[in-house]
Amino acid sequence: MDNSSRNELHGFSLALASRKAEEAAWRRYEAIRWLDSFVGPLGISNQPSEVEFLSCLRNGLILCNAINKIQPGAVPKVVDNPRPLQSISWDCQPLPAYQYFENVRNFLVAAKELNLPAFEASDLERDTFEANVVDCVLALKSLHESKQISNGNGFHKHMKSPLLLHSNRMHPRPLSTVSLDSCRRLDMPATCEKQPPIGSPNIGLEEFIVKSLVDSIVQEKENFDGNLLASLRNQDKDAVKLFQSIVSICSNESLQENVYEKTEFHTTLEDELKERCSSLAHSASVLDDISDLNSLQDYRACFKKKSCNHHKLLSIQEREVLDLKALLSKTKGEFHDLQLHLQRDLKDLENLVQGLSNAALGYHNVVQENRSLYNIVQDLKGNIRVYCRVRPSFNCLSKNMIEYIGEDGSLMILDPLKSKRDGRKVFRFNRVFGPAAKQDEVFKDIEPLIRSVLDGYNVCIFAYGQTGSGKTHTMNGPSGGADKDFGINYLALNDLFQIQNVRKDSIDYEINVQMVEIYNEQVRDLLVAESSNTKYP
Ligand SMILES: Nc1ncnc2c1ncn2[C@@H]1O[C@H](COP(=O)(O)OP(=O)(O)OP(=O)(O)O)[C@@H](O)[C@H]1O
Repeated sequence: MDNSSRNELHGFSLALASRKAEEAAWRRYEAIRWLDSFVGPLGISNQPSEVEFLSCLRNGLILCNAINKIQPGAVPKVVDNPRPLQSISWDCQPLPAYQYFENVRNFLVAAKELNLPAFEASDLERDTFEANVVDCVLALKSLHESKQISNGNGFHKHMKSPLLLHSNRMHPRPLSTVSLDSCRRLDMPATCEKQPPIGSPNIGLEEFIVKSLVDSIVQEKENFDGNLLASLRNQDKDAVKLFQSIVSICSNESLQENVYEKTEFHTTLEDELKERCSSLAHSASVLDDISDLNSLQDYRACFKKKSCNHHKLLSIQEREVLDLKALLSKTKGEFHDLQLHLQRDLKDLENLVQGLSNAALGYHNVVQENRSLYNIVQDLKGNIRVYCRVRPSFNCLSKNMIEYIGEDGSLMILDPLKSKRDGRKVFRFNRVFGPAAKQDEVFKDIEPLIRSVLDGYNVCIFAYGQTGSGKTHTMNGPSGGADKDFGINYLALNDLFQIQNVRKDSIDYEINVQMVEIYNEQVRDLLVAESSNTKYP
C-alpha cells in the first residue's frame, strides 16, 4: 500500500473515531438533560464531560430517585444525605463510600428487575465504561416516557446509538442477558417479555397477529417512533387499521420521517464510508504493480499471501538491505584497518624523512668541512704557484737543450754553445710540463685553484714569457682548434658552468667574463669591437 492510501485509511479512522466521540457526547447530554428535568437541578452544565457525568451519578442518589419516581418503591431504601435534593452538587459528596455503593447496588437490582440495560458499580469509577451508564439512563428515560403514554403497561423504548450494538459486543455485562440484547436489537424495552400470552382474554387473535407482524417489521425498521409503538400497545385502537397504517408506512417509506436522527447518521456514515473506499480503490488502482487487481481488497488479500510477487519482492529487498548493512559494517571495519595502516605508514615515513633530513644536514656539514679542508690544502700547496711549460722546439739546436725534467719541478737545461760544466743550469718550479704535455694535462693541475673561486677565494692565473713562447697557446689554445685543444680559459669556464649547474638548487652563482690584453704598458679590452674603446688609461 502506498503512502497516500495509508494516509487515506488513517484519515478515515480519525473521522470515524471523531464521529463515535460526537455520538457518545450527544447521548450523554441527552441523559443529563433528562435527569436534570426529571429528578431536579443537578448542579452541572447541560454538556458535561465524562468525568462530570460519572461523578454526578457516583453516589447513586440521583439514579435511585429517578427509578423510584418511575417505579415507586423500586429502591425501598435510599441512603440520602440531609441536604435537599435541589442543593445536590456533583462535586460535593458528603456520604461515605460504602453508602454510595449501597445506593448504586440497590439501583442496579431494581434496574435488573425492570430489564433495563445494566452496568457495574465500578463503571461509575471508570471513564471507559461511561457508555453503559448512559445506556441505562436513556433506557430509564424511555421507560418513563412509555409509562406516561401507556399508563404503565411496561412497553417502552429508549434511545439507542448506532454504535451501541458494537459497544455491547465488545463489553458484555453479566446483567445484559440474551433477552436484553434482543430488546436492544429491536430497540424495544426488556419488558417486552412481560407481554400477555397468546391466550390472554385481553388481546384478541387478530391483535396478536398484528402485534407479531409489527414486531417483525420493527426488527427490520428499528428505532420506531415511540408514539407509533405506544399506539400499537393501546388496546383502544383498531388493530386492523393500525396494521394497515404500519404496512402503508413501510411500503411508502414514510417511516423515514419517524426514525431517529441515528438513521440519518447511519446514512451519512455509509455514504462517507463508500466515498472513502472509492478513493482508496482509486489510489490503489494507479499503482503499476497492482494494476491487474480488481480492488484494494484484492490487493490486500494478495499481499498477505506468502506467494504474492510484491511480498516476494519485499522479502528480497529486505534481504538486500541486510546484506548492504553487513557490507557497510565490513567496509567500515576495513576502512578502520586502512586508517590504522596509513597512520603507521605515515609514522614510518615521518621517521624516514627525519632520518634523511638528519643525513642531509650531516652531508651538508661534511661538504662544508670538505670544502674547508680542500681550500686548506690549496693554501698549503701555496697561494702563488709557478708552473713551467716547455714549448716544442722548432729547430735542431734547441731540441737538445732540455737535459732533465724532474717530478719535483726541477728543470735542467744545457747550453750547447758552452761546455757541459759551465753550460748546465738547473731551475725549480712548482711543476714543469714538457714539450709533449697536452692542454688538459696542464689544466688538471690548475683546476683545484679555479674551483676555489666558488667558495669565495680570489684566484689569478696568468702566463708569462717572451714572444712566441706559447702564452696564447696555453691560455686560449690554437686559433680554430678543436675542443681537445681548448686552453685554460675555456676549460676553466666550462668547469665553472658545470659546477654552477650542479649547485643551482642550493646556490645561485653569477658569472661575469672580461678579457683584456696588457701590451706595451697598454691595457686593451679584447671583447669590445671598437678598437678606440679597447684601450684603458
Ligand atoms: N706547447 C706548444 N705546442 C705546440 N705548438 C706551440 C706550443 N706553444 C706554442 N706553440 C706554437 O708556437 C707559436 C707561438 O706561440 P704563441 O703565439 O702562443 O706565443 P706567444 O707567447 O703568445 O707570442 P706573443 O707574445 O708574440 O703573442 C704558435 O704558432 C703556437 O702554435
